[in-house]
Amino acid sequence: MAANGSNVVSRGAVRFTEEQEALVLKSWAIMKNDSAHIGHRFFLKIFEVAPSARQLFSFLRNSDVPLEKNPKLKIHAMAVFVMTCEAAAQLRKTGRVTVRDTTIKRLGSTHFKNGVSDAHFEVSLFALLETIKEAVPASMWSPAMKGAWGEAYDHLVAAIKQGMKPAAA
Ligand code: HEM
Repeated sequence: MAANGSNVVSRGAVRFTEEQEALVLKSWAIMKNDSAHIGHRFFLKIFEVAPSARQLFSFLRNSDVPLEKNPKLKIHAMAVFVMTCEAAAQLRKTGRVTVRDTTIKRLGSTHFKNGVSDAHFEVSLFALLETIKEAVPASMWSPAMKGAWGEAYDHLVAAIKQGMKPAAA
């Protein structure tokens, strides 16, 4: 579902502008230089709001490795950022998130199997936007940047949720 319903133009295709894509990509270009730190902050925020979400990750259960040193958590954090950037580029080009069918089915089934709920995706959106806001220069952050990231994320998650439906598995 789109963060901004007014952008829906036809049968599921959305209007995502070049400016919106540029807002996502230019902020990511700054953040990716510090991806370990950014990924750590992102997950700290998720676990602050939803401490139980930690238990969803097999590699965090019974692990003594501090969060900031856990390579798998960093990989997951980067997957969220990078796939949201890719979603922004696809939305601008085609009006849709066009993750390969097999990838979306695997992502859907992994999240379904591990008990990831709508509430987790919402907390993760909140954490994503807060992390970006704190990571980019104050003069760069804007409601439009927030909206562009939020919209790309919402469409990506809608695709993952589609893959989570038992019929699509
Ligand atoms: C746009 C949002 C997200 C993206 C792009 C994403 C991406 C991924 C990817 C690429 C994997 C590895 C899948 C595989 O290899 O089969 C994964 C696994 C997983 N994700 Fe996400 N994810 C997202 C949101 C979330 C959220 C919000 C949560 C929960 C707070 C979550 C929890 C998990 C868990 C528990 C696993 C399995 C980890 C394990 O091996 O134990 N994901 N995700």
